[in-house]
Amino acid sequence: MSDAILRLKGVKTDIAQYHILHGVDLDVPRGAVTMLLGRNGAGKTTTLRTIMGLWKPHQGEILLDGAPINGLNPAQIARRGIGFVPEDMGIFSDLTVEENIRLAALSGQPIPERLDWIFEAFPALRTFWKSAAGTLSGGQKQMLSVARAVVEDRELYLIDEPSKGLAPAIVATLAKALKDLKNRGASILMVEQNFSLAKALGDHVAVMDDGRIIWTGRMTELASDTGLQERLMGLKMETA
Ligand SMILES: Nc1ncnc2c1ncn2[C@@H]1O[C@H](COP(=O)(O)OP(=O)(O)OP(=O)(O)O)[C@@H](O)[C@H]1O
Repeated sequence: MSDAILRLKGVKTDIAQYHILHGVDLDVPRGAVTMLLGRNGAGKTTTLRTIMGLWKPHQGEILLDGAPINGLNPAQIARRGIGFVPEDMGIFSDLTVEENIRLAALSGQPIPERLDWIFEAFPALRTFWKSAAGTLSGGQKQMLSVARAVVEDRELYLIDEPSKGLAPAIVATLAKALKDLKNRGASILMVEQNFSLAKALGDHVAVMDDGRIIWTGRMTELASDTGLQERLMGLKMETA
C-alpha cells in the first residue's frame, strides 16, 4: 500500500504474562475506512489500544505518516493527530457534556463549525449540553464519545465497536454520523461486529486471528464471498 497513513510492522504486545499480539502487520490507507474484523478475543481492541499507546508493544514499529509513534504516551499520540473512540467510551461521568467536549479539543475551544456538525448529527448532545455525562443514556454516551473524537480534525480516527449494545435507531444515527465523517475524507480504522454497519462503512478490511492479521482486502470482496467469511471469521456476514 503506497499511501498508508498508519503502518504497523511486526507489532508484538504482551498483557501481563500473556502474549496477545504476535506480530501485527497492517497498512491503513489514507482517506478511507478500514474495518478490523475477527473472532472474539482475536486482538482487535488490543491493536487499537497499542496504536494509541495504552499498551506498549515490546517489539515492532508503528508509523504515523512515516514517523514512529510507538514509545510515545497516549496524550502525545493524540497530539500527533489520532482521535480515539474507546470500547468503554472513555467519557467523564461527573463532567457535563460541554466539559467533556471542551476537554477533548486540544486547544480547549471546539471549532464552531465542528460543534454545529456534532449538534446536527447528535441533537441530544445539544439538549443535554449542561447535564452531567453520567446521566445520559447508553446511546447518548456513545454519541458523546464519538463527538469527543471528532471535535477537531484528526489525521486518523480509531473507533472501537461504536454500535455495541445500542438499539437499532441509535445505531442508525451513529452510522449516519460516521458516514458523514468518511465522506469528509477522514482516515478511519474501526472495529465493528455489526456486519451491516461494517459493510455499509468499510472500504477495506483487515481480519485478525490469534494476535495476527490473517487477511486484508476490499470490503466488496469479503462481503460477496460467504466461504471466505466462514474461513476467516467462522461466520457469514449475512447471518451475523
Ligand atoms: N487486561 C487484560 N488482561 C489480560 N488479558 C487481556 C486483557 N485485555 C485483553 N486480554 C486478552 O487479550 C486477548 C485479545 O483481546 P481483545 O480485547 O484485544 O480482543 P478482541 O478481538 O477485541 O475481542 P472482542 O471482539 O471479544 O472484543 C483476549 O484473549 C483477551 O482475553
